[in-house]
Amino acid sequence: MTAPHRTTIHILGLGAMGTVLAVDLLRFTNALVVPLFRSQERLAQFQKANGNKLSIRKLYLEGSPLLSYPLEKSECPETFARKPIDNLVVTTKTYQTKDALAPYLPYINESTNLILIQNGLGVLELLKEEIFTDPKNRPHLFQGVISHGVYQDKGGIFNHAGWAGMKVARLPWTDDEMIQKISVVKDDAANNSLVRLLTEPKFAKEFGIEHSTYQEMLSGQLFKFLVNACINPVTAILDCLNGEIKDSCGSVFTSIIDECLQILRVAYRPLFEYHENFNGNKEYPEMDINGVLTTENMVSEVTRIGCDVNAKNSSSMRQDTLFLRDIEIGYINGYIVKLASKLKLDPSCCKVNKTIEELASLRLALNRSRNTNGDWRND
Ligand SMILES: NC(=O)C1=CN([C@@H]2O[C@H](COP(=O)(O)OP(=O)(O)OC[C@H]3O[C@@H](n4cnc5c(N)ncnc54)[C@H](OP(=O)(O)O)[C@@H]3O)[C@@H](O)[C@H]2O)C=CC1
Ligand SMILES: CC(C)(CO)C(=O)C(=O)O
Repeated sequence: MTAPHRTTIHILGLGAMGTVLAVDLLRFTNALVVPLFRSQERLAQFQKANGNKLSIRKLYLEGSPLLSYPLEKSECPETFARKPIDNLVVTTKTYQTKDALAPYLPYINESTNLILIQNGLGVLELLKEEIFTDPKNRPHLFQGVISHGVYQDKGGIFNHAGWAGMKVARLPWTDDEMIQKISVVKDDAANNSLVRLLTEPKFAKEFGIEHSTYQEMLSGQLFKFLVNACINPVTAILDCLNGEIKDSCGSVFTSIIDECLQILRVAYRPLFEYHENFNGNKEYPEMDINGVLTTENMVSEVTRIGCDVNAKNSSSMRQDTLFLRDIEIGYINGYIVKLASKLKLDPSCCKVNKTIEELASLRLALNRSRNTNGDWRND
């Protein structure tokens, strides 16, 4: 009798998102989950601090239990088995993607499934233009748009503060594959090992997986982008938890969202014109982009998801400014500024996002300066 097939899934970026995903894969599937650390030193630190266990506190469950699961294997570039990678999850910060992938590029080929689980936009362009430049040797690419909220506390524990699911879709390598038929989803659900793992019923239910066409995921990605363009920099700049600004954020969120939508409508035109071209065609899903991605609806949705569902969360950008790490602003509000320039739009059309980008960078610079020079307010 042959042993049942076991899917191996490597996780590059065992931070908040890598941990929340890995713990549920360990809880609800039989996959071999292998984190990839940046160095032997980081791997040893992890093993010393955690005894090879992966833990997360589920704040949204009764009694906030700390769930711990053993890892069978962890690797880093020095220990890596030098065999092709079947399934790779990238859960580093967006700006860390290129460096993190570099040691593993020889093991990523046209059979590898690579899923980006990151906020923001712009990494797809980076992969196309700077990393997988040879069209004949490109992995199958997927995106996970994740709305779970997780933060690491001062004791190093990851806290899963908000449960909100993850949308998954195959990413197109070229612009003419932007609108996918429903058959692409069915084919991946039946034949692609990564999609089959992520859509295993128990895991999919517990983690909140929705597998869809690219255009449906993109609509969710733009939705999530607007959540991040408001919540992340504003909570970082003000240094607050998400829920604290619930009753006073409407005006600034309106300015950010309105400006983002005007630019996204130009950059993602086929998506915003989907209704006229594809609705009613049975080979494609029905979508109501222009009913969802409006300023009014999005201000209300961003406030609901950011400040209600994730009320107790400290956004990932605020966490980065507190721990003095670089911030993802260039892939969020800064992406809007870059798009405006790429599309040769009048620079004044992105001035709100440019100012937000500058203020968030200033917050990080201030925290770094206080860490070095002391806090002048205490003098
Ligand atoms: N936290 C949240 O609530 C949410 C976050 N997101 C998004 O998910 C993505 C990941 O965020 P998050 O999990 O919070 O980030 P974290 O900073 O918690 O995790 C990033 C991880 O990547 C690791 N890493 C960085 N560089 C390398 C490298 N060269 N090789 C191996 N590992 C590396 C870091 O390890 P090291 O410690 O060694 O630097 C760290 O463990 C971001 O795009 C974020 O915006 C999306 C939804 C919610
Ligand atoms: C869901 C949200 C808005 C939670 O804070 C997030 O995506 C983040 O912190 O990056």
